[in-house]
Amino acid sequence: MQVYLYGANVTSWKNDHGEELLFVSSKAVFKPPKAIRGGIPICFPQVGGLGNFEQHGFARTRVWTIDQNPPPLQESNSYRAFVDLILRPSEGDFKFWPHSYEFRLRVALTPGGDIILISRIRNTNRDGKPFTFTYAFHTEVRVEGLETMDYLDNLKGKERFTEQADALTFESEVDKTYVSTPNKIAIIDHEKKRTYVVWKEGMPDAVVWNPWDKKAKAIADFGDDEYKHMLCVEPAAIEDPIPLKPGEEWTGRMHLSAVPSSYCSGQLDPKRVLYGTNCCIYLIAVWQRVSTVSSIT
Ligand SMILES: O=P(O)(O)OC[C@H]1O[C@H](O)[C@H](O)[C@@H](O)[C@@H]1O
Repeated sequence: MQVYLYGANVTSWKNDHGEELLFVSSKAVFKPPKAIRGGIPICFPQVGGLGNFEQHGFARTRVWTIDQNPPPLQESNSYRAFVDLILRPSEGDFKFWPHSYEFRLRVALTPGGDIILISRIRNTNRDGKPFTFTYAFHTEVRVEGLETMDYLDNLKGKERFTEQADALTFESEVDKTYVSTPNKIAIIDHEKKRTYVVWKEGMPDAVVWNPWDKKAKAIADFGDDEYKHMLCVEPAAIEDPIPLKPGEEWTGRMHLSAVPSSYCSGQLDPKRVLYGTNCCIYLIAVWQRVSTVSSIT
């Protein structure tokens, strides 16, 4: 596993066979002002382009520091390998967002090779002011199991629809925010015969994005054909921004697991996939090479 201090982005995660499990564009730029195109970017304090911030907020374009002395977390028994990072506002940030906060991110690797990301965001304002924020993590795929979910179509002015298709397949650009989704999502990569299981807490929504061919060509740090190898599925808190009063802390958690799958279309038993693995997750955004996503209720 590799974590950049720039953006606190997990840019590499490999399985026992040394296969890379996260997507990073061949055109990714690993320095400001662009966020790293791929890995697990963190969208905070805003997801998307609305509001006062740059697209997806500033957390993904700041240099984080290692947190030597983080407050204890109750659940550290399931892993021993981890790093704690912290982001605090710099002087210049107050121009964009006049709030004090501490954003702690723990990136952990379990003995079985799963990733756990735990975000803790605390309001440290001394002037008594509350703030709200939205938050997300990214992933890539054909999607099944979200068919009855409501979503806001970001390509149609965030109009609300209910998913009707039997499964989400990608034949054109997609950019949807599914709202109030289950906390467990399985992503099946047919080609690689691999299933990713995401267990998220604290993030009720999920964004699904693939730029498809035209937009891919228009994105400078994205290869023309890379849309064929990725799908972005982002556990997120978007519809209802998270409110924090001074002294309050929000925790979001994502557990990401990759297991071999023998999935054939229509035969997915997500419960078996899920319970066959040992996972639980908190997340903002992950990018992966996958071909199916299934939400599990
Ligand atoms: O190019 P970026 O700022 O990294 O955003 C990439 C994509 O992220 C999300 O999935 C949004 O829903 C999309 O609207 C956006 O295009």
